[in-house]
Amino acid sequence: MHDSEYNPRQVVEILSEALPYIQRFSGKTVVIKYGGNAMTEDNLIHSFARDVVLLKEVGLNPIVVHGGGPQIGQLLERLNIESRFVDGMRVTDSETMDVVEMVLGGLVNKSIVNLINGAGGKAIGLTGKDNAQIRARKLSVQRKRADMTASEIIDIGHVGEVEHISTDLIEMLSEADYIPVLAPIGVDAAGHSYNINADLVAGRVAEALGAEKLMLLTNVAGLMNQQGEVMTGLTTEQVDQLIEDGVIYGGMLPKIRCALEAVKNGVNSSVIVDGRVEHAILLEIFTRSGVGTLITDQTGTASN
Ligand SMILES: Nc1ncnc2c1ncn2[C@@H]1O[C@H](COP(=O)(O)OP(=O)(O)O)[C@@H](O)[C@H]1O
Ligand SMILES: CC(=O)N[C@@H](CCC(=O)OP(=O)(O)O)C(=O)O
Repeated sequence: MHDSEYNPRQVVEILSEALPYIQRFSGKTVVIKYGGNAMTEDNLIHSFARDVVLLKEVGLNPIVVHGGGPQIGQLLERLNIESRFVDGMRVTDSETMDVVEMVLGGLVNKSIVNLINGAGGKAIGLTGKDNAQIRARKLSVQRKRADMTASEIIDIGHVGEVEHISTDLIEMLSEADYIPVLAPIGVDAAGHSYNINADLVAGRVAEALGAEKLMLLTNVAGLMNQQGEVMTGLTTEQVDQLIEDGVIYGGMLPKIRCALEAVKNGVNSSVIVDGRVEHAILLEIFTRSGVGTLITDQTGTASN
């Protein structure tokens, strides 16, 4: 148990204030993407695990999809293999794919499972290969040539995009009180592995489950403009313009695209959340504050 700095009166008031949010989200599915960059500090990792367990205990269905880009990068560096990215996607040759599978499916997945279990939850770790639940195909990346005259297809190796998500195993576990923790590794019909950006997997899992909310935890306050201010309530057209202007780049590209896509495909809201804030998940679900970049189908009307 933790010693609380609040007096009992404050504790019950806070609990009582959470009631409408608990009622609103009860029985609803929330897909939480836990980015590798948000997994850095010990206190944050533990507050993440406690938040996930609390959601489950008060009747929500949290599903965790994790990344681990920096952790893959660290092992590649130790092995003297260079990391290269195109539009936020890791160029993945066969050797790199082995490392990706080991780090995501092994190290990172099991450490998150361990943390949630340590906080009193019942977490089960899976990759997209279990039950072939993340069916993938090779991602084809198109880019403008340097002279801007035409586009060319770039081969970035064993990088996949989601073809189909099977939800039966995730739903079965969730209904039986477990918390599924998914690593973003996909598989094709021939059994080949694919490295998939974790944001893309989280978005597609949220869509397939008809989730209430997609939460993308990262290491920034949200999607920022040129002045460093957090933007919210954006449309696809505005985002395309920001990409063209060079304001959105790197890892934020797949993140914002999948946040928009998920909402277009039936998820009630997507939010890019600052994972560096302690209890970011609870702040987002149970209070009016804590909103990073929120995207709903009625853009601009930001409220959780
Ligand atoms: N407009 C933007 N607003 C905020 N972050 C941005 C923007 N454009 C690019 N980024 C970059 O995107 C990063 C988040 O993506 P990424 O590193 O893939 O995080 P994660 O590991 O959490 O998925 C930020 O740390 C930042 O460097
Ligand atoms: C294709 C691709 O880029 N895959 C990612 C998968 C992990 C990931 O997405 O991790 P974060 O969420 O921590 O960035 C990678 O290899 O880094």
